[in-house]
Amino acid sequence: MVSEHFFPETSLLLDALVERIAEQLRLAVEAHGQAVFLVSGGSSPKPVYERLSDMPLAWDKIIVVLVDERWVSLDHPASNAAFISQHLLKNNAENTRFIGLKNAAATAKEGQASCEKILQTLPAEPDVCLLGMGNDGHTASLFPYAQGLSAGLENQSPKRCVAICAQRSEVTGKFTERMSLNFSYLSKAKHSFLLINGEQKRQAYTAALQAGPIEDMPIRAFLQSSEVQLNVYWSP
Ligand SMILES: O=C(O)[C@H](O)[C@@H](O)[C@H](O)[C@H](O)COP(=O)(O)O
Repeated sequence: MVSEHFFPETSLLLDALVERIAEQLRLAVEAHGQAVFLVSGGSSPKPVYERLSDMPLAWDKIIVVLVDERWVSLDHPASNAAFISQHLLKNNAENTRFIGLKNAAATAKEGQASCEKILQTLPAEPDVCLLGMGNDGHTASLFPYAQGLSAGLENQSPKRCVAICAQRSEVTGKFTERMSLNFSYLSKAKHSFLLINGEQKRQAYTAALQAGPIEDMPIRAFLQSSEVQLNVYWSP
């Protein structure tokens, strides 16, 4: 199910989204002593993370987990782990436990097993998930028709991550290997948010709402799922 939260200005969206995410993390920690927060990379969530980092939450009881990662070193400009460290893991959130998806394996495919082992130590249902979306309808690293996509879209998988060879990357413009949480695990998040901005992404979102192959616009897996309550936040 989808609930739309469209705002005329980004500042209003950020006020609402940051408060909502903080509230859900707060409630999760109160309810079961910890909270698992799945975070996307890219660029749109930067102001959300900057504001969250200042929020007076029990960050020592929150586990921040990457939704996906480009298979690059941590000092590479495309690294999502570096992005999260730079914009979220600071201020009040500085010492938060963080689980990235990059390891020493030469390729994501070779690194999948050890990444999976770490992810399997997490609760079956993460508490909060913040997704982004590309103009092509990808989310996480579930890119249209990418190698690994069908495994990544499996509804009930015992696995939680998948190696993806993206057909192209909107960041580097080249073929990139990625590690991504799969739909099966992402869809178990208790509170899921999709953050999109601008006219192009709104058109892509509207197209994804139409019937069509999930492989063509993988965000459809979330939009069409009766299990996922997706809160869509959009501003111009
Ligand atoms: O690694 C990534 O790039 C993200 O996880 C990816 O899924 C992102 O959310 C979309 O590509 C949107 O990216 P922007 O927010 O930069 O538009």
